[in-house]
Amino acid sequence: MDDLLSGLNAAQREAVTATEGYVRVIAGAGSGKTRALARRFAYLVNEVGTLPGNILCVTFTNKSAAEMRQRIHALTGDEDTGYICTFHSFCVTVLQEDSHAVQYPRRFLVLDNSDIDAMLRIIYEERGLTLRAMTFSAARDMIELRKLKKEPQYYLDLITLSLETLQQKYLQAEAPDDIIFYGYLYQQKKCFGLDYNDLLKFTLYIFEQDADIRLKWQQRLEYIMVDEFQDIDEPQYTLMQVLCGYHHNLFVVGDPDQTIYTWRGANIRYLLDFDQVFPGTRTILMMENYRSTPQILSVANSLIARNTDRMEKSLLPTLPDGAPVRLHHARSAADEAAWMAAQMQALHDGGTPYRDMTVLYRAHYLTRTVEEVLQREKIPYTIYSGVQFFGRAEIKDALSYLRMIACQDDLSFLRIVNQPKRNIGERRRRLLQEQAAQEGCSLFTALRRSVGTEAFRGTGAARFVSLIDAFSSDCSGRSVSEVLSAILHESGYEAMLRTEGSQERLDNLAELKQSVYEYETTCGEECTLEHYLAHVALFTNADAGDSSDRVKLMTVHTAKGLEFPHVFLCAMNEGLFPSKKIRTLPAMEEERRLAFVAMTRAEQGLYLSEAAGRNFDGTDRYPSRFLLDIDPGLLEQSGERDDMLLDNARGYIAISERTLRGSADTAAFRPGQRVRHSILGTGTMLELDEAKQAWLIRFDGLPTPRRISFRARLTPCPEQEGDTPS
Ligand SMILES: Nc1ncnc2c1ncn2[C@@H]1O[C@H](COP(=O)(O)OP(=O)(O)OP(=O)(O)O)[C@@H](O)[C@H]1O
Repeated sequence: MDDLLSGLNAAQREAVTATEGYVRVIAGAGSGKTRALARRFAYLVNEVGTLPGNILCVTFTNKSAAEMRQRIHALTGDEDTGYICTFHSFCVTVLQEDSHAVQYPRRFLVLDNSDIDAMLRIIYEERGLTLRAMTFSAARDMIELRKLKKEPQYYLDLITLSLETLQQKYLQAEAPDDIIFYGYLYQQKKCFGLDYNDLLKFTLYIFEQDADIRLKWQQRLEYIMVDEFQDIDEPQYTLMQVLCGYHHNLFVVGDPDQTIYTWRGANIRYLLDFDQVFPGTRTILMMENYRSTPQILSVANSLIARNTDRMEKSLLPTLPDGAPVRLHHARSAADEAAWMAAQMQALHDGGTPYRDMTVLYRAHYLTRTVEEVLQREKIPYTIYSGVQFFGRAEIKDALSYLRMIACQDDLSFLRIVNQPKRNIGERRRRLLQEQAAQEGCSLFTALRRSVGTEAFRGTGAARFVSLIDAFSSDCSGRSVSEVLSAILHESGYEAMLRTEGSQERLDNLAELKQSVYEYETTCGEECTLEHYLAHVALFTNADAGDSSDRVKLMTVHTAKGLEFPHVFLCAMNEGLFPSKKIRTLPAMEEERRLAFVAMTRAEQGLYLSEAAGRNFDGTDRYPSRFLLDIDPGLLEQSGERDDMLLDNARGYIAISERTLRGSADTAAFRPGQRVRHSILGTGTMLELDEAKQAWLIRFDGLPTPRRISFRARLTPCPEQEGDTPS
């Protein structure tokens, strides 16, 4: 027991040992909540004697789940690490066990964007839609919006309607939006495919409809812990509430200053109001920071103190003094990148490996100049992009082979049937599609029935069919990594890449095999082919490890929950960070929290930079308000500071803040309400125009209504008041 509690401070010990009831930990950045969570899990297993399979530990990303599993494995020595996963992965697990409750097979598919695109391609082709009408990415957004907001009950169509009825709905649809939406639902049902939204909806539906299944999971999960609770959204919250309904042991940990996903539905209130919803909640505060030097913490504290809608707290340093935080003002983006490269080179010369340096930025498009300079200076780097690795053609092909073995679905079939070339081109695929439609079977079955026919003479169809059949009947009992290596070899896929001389693609396949292997070893005995496939669809590039000595480049969102010895936070300019898309005060505060998350990733060195120059519209580029928020006494500044530019920047930021506050007031104004303008007098609010950031008001003393920018001062006035302009 001492081992488990050693190296923990008082608050962490309390978090570890308070096992019963509702517990909320409000933790600052770098205060060791991940450490506390892992120890708590181990404490439950080693000291309390809870079986790991009775604990659910929810993390924000698959990467943090994998890390948590490793930590816990090291602490407990137990092969079984219970349910350590994201909400989505947990839903996959529930559905693999209980999807029969909605008449779905255990072997349902988890769809990612490229699967959805493949379905869209079929729909567009069938119904003669063009990309000019709507791109795939716009169509995906439209579908998501419709599922989340406009038709939140859509999943009942998937669950209760027959395939034929769904097909009818699709064929009868006339408006492009409807064609795409119902076409997609039809395609989904056809292959029992579920996207991320469906995973939660289906799970919640099953729990709502089937009391026995609900109780089974409630009783199984004796202890539930949720990390990053500040970013939880409504369906996740509901799911968690349901799950803890029997044992009532719920432990949540979060940092209100690190909420960065409200744009995706996260709601900070779930953390702040937790004690009111769950009476008897014990709240533990963890504020001591073990990650960053006092210099870095002072800068981060100074920034976040500018947010008005926040719970006041400060990170307390525990580490000894380090180097000052640097801020560089560059004349251009190229100069800025050159400064960063020079700092990196100096660090490297001093013995710091490149892998200890990380460049963070608000949006991917900002990397171009940085990349150019790093390439010129021969500094090795790697970009973590979210889609880069798992979105690569060869990785998708390899996974499609695995999926063919497990599910023999049409999407995988179309992807690999002619990869490598088997002489089954467009024309033969069409034949198969017609036959499959007539006979109501899958494309693979259609091919199996056709191998002996004239149309498929001289093709590799027969070999392909027997390859897949052989693997399908013989894969249980073999590890996923073994199956993967064998199919890539026996299908001729790897040989094809070798003939093409695609060393990079072969390296990527090797990396995939390694990541499958790591997944298996951290997963215990559970890892069947279906299990792996259902979870891999949730992976992103951040989940593929990279141990080579390279500088890392990633967005701040990707860096959430991670820590790095040296952080370069670049492109800190108005319009970039904060992004020019920010229109409201709460959004600006979220943006500031994002900058706070970025800065608190740094352990020893924090390098901030910005570049003067011009925006796309020709206006001057100003330093970010977040840099001006920081007490200048805490920064060691370099480069050319242009005082006139700074003055202009301050003026610009003051106006912008006023506009944002005005837009905050919009919540208080309703159409029909009486308002007073300091110059134009009283009037009636007609309309709020968020896009133009303006109100439309009919003033009592003016003949026509006027648009007034949010930046103007407006006050509400009583209904009967009606004076003339002053
Ligand atoms: N009691 C402690 N004593 C010494 N070091 C600690 C202690 N607790 C945590 N640490 C170290 O502090 C660092 C931050 O811990 P951890 O990653 O658990 O923080 P976190 O709260 O999850 O951070 P964030 O919310 O910013 O992502 C880690 O390097 C960890 O090893």
